[in-house]
Amino acid sequence: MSTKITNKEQVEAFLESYDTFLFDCDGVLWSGTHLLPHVVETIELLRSRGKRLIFVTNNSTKSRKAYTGKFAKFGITVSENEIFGSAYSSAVYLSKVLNFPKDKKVLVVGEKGIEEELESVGINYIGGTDPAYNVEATDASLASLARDESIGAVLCGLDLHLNYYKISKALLQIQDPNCHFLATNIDSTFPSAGRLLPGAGTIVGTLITSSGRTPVALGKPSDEMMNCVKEAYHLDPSKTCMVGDRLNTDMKFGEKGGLGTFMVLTGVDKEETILGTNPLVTPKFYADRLGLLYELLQNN
Ligand SMILES: O=C(O)[C@H](O)[C@H](O)COP(=O)(O)O
Ligand SMILES: [Mg+2]
Repeated sequence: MSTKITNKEQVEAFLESYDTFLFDCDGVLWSGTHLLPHVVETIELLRSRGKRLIFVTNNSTKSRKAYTGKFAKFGITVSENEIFGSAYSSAVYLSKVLNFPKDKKVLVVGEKGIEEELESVGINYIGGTDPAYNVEATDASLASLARDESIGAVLCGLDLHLNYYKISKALLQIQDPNCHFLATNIDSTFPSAGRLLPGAGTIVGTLITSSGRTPVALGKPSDEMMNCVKEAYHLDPSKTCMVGDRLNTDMKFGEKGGLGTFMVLTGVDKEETILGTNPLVTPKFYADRLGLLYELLQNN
């Protein structure tokens, strides 16, 4: 059974239970460029109580560095090493797990976040935001496509500049079984300004359908990402809580990692999904929005 947090005593007991909070971003802190209510106050409250905060997002469009800028725009000070995104998780996987060779390149289907994190670990890449890949698909441009043997992996994430030419190039590469097929994350939708838009999973889906291959997915709820986060932050799972808006990524990630789970209803999944029959995951706690933690403590 999931406990809905609705009063001051429950907030105090909840905060007492954990000393580290892993925060999802889209749908929890903000929705696109719209900051959700009392997020700033809640983060300040947790910091004032000596809690450790780590921001674990599946959104690969921005690097850790770029995210410090997004937080700053909302008046929230967050350092780069408090952020762990799926773009970084993918870069770590390529460099540390696959030991990706220096003479090979990654073909990126995605945004600047992936490019910057690959640069941060010294991995060569092509594609991504390079205008040379934002080409109209004509008979001539498609005929010019050929497999490039210097490409050793295709890494796909949320690509806001998707086109047929880029997807065709990526498909030609992963038709070679020796070429790694990786995804930063496979979220089907992307919460933005209160609506659900196509997610990275929709983009990756075009390559899954056309290639018949399944990528290694490196965002939440993957073990690869949890192992990286646990190692990077020396987590004590019993004193750590995962805060998210999505059952099949955030809450699954927390549950698989042996962490506490707190879901907020400002993003992808709603109360009826949690309370319905056989929910995928039953969060330990939930609330209408993150800011309630602060608001309820203001009540006398
Ligand atoms: O499509 C995506 O990539 C996701 O919807 C999105 O980025 C999720 O980000 P998160 O909620 O993990 O911060
Ligand atoms: Mg989210």
